Amino acid sequence: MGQWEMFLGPYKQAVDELKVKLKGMRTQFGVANTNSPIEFVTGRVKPLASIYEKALEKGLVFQPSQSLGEELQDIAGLRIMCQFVDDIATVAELIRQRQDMRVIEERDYITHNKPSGYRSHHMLIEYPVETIHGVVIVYGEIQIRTLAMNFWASIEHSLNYKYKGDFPEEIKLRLQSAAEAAFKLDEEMSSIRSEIQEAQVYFTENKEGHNPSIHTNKERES
Ligand SMILES: Nc1nc2c(ncn2[C@@H]2O[C@H](COP(=O)(O)OP(=O)(O)OP(=O)(O)O)[C@@H](O)[C@H]2O)c(=O)[nH]1
Ligand SMILES: Nc1ncnc2c1ncn2[C@@H]1O[C@H](COP(=O)(O)OP(=O)(O)OP(=O)(O)O)[C@@H](O)[C@H]1O
Repeated sequence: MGQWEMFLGPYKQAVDELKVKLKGMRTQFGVANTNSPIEFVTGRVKPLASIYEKALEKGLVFQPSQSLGEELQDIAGLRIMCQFVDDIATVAELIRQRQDMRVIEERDYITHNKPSGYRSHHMLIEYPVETIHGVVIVYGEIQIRTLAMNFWASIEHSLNYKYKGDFPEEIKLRLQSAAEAAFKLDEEMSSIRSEIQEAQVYFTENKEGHNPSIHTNKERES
């Protein structure tokens, strides 16, 4: 097995396990018949090319080593998407309460968005991975954001590939204004949150046939 493969093994395991655990939270809300604050979860191990670029940027030696794992704290990355801004605090609190990971740092880029317009809540965690050589503690980064924040960040991220972070002024301004529009959308949705959630419960119950008080016209006629 290559050195990189060995080094990245625990990170891959951490991402796989955390995806199952965080998706499990969503399922549990479903079983409890409560609106889930989690819409969906994604995760990735930082691609080697991206580790290389980041190491270069930070003046680190590009070698699979403990110090590289300590300096690049997003090698294991999870992302949780929520419907509403308020759900982000709910999810962050659920993560703080967990016994299987330790939150070591939080960054609130929602109240204090980045100059680019970027918004998300970041949690840096320590996560123990059980391996055949014993426990390995890895760092992981959990990004929590709304669907609108995620839409903006994915578009901006793909434009970054084109411009390598050096956006023309016009594009930079448009992106900042799009970020504000996305946040306005979040605020508008929050203001009709109870309406939306009632409709979602109604839809789910009907779809699953759980609500005995709802009948089709055909049933009523017969
Ligand atoms: N699309 C997008 N993503 C961002 C932006 N800023 C931060 N992120 C995401 O958040 C991660 C970590 O950002 P930070 O908390 O700023 O971490 P950092 O180490 O200070 O910054 P980086 O060196 O950019 O990773 C990045 O790797 C991205 O995934 C942004 O302006 N646009
Ligand atoms: N915490 C995360 N959870 C899930 N996906 C992520 C996370 N962080 C980044 N990604 C996604 O993984 C892909 C590649 O990651 P990469 O590390 O190159 O992105 P990045 O973290 O935004 O970059 P950078 O190293 O410049 O900060 C991108 O599509 C990115 O959106």
